[in-house]
Amino acid sequence: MLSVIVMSNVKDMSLADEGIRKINWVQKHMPVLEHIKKQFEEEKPFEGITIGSCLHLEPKTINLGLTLQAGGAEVAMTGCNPLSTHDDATAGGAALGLNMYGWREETEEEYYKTINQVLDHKPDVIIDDGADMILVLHQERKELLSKIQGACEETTTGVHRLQAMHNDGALKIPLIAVNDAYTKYLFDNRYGTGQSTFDAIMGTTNMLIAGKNVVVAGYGWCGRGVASRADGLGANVIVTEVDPIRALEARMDGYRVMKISEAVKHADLIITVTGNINVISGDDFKNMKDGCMLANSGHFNVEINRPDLESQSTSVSEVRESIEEFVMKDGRKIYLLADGRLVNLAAARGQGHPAEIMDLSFAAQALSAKYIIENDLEVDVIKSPDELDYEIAGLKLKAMGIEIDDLSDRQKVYLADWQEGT
Ligand SMILES: NC(=O)c1ccc[n+]([C@@H]2O[C@H](COP(=O)([O-])OP(=O)(O)OC[C@H]3O[C@@H](n4cnc5c(N)ncnc54)[C@H](O)[C@@H]3O)[C@@H](O)[C@H]2O)c1
Ligand SMILES: N[C@@H](CCSC[C@H]1O[C@@H](n2cnc3c(=O)[nH]cnc32)[C@H](O)[C@@H]1O)C(=O)O
Repeated sequence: MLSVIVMSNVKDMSLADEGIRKINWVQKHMPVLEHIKKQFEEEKPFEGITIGSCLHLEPKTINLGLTLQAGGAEVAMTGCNPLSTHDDATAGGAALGLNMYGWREETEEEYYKTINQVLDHKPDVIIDDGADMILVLHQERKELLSKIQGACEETTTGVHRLQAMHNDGALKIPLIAVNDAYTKYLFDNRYGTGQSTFDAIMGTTNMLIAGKNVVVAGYGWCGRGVASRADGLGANVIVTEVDPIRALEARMDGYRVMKISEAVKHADLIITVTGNINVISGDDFKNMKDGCMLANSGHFNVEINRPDLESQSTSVSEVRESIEEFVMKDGRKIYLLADGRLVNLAAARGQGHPAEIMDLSFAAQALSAKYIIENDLEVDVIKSPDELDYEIAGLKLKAMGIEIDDLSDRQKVYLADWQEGT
């Protein structure tokens, strides 16, 4: 085991060898990031630069940290969810020279303490997931703002929060919305969330999906992935939406669409993926069938209103790892997975997205961080540049052994022309 002295605050360094084994495994399935790592080793774009991150800490994320380190960066990492950290991966990362902070099942106080410990490294670039670190930076650590060259945001809700902050004139640093890269949301949000949500739900419950009524709340990029995987597993899928266009799309994709107040009556399993608050609340719990399972794969733990559920129940107990049973006043039992936090990462069995998917998302993060260092960006919320997207997609296709056609000169002329008709 390589031993490097770093600042770290992890659960148990004796887990480092197991963590490194898992990091080695995902590296084999992240060819684009490995390619970028080699480029970074040669070019050293981050020499003298410190990068602080607030991302789900598991082996694939450590591999992003190692990629940035290969480019010469000092890297400090903490988790973006109190339940999603893998303690073997953080020990492995620390043994490999990354400054790691955080452990699974942090209290809220510990969660913010470890964010501050990363900020103590005085980063030049921040990579955030959900915007918690960027908020702490702006509210409590303003003295660090002038050193920051820019930040990257990983997820939809984080981008929404930061756009709202910018609209209020409160954002003080350039922000690349990595979530909005094609190679991120079209794959991570859709295929990643689709697969990893069911991976976690099935691993946690040992339940069959075929023949069940599965309600998917929200038909955005994540919802599409979750609905299509539920369909593939043989479920009867019901979609709920607030956006008429997306509701129409869900209907024409073959799913039943109805209000949540009606959908809860049919549901065996409900999965929220909206990024919104109180998507399931109040009377919704009264109308659920006995045995209904609730899981969230969207943002934070507010999509399912847990206090409302608690107030209608007579007892709550953990009946299996990451499954709480709420006994309702009329005797029905309702099950909440992973405390209503995003189930694919916060359930004890949650492994997050597949490595091949995070390969794309983290390639977008690594190249966006380099873009920040190489460009003098203005304070704004910026979509990650298209040329990075095309570079990543090209590298992924190459790694998959897939070739595509090039436009001929005649085709280029034709596409640029307005005079050629029938
Ligand atoms: N679990 C994961 O690993 C993972 C991955 C990516 C994104 N996310 C998170 O998942 C959430 C969804 O992301 P997305 O990219 O699909 O966003 P999106 O904006 O594409 O889709 C969200 C959809 O939810 C709908 N919606 C909002 N309020 C609703 C309500 N009350 N009832 C029903 N539908 C409602 C919106 O109309 C929209 O169509 C975000 O919070 C995002 O940060 C999680
Ligand atoms: N911090 C918030 C934000 C939502 S996380 C959603 C993001 O997690 C990311 N994600 C999903 N799976 C993995 C993984 O395995 N490793 C690291 N990040 C992941 C994914 O890119 C997505 O945009 C919260 O915990 O509720």
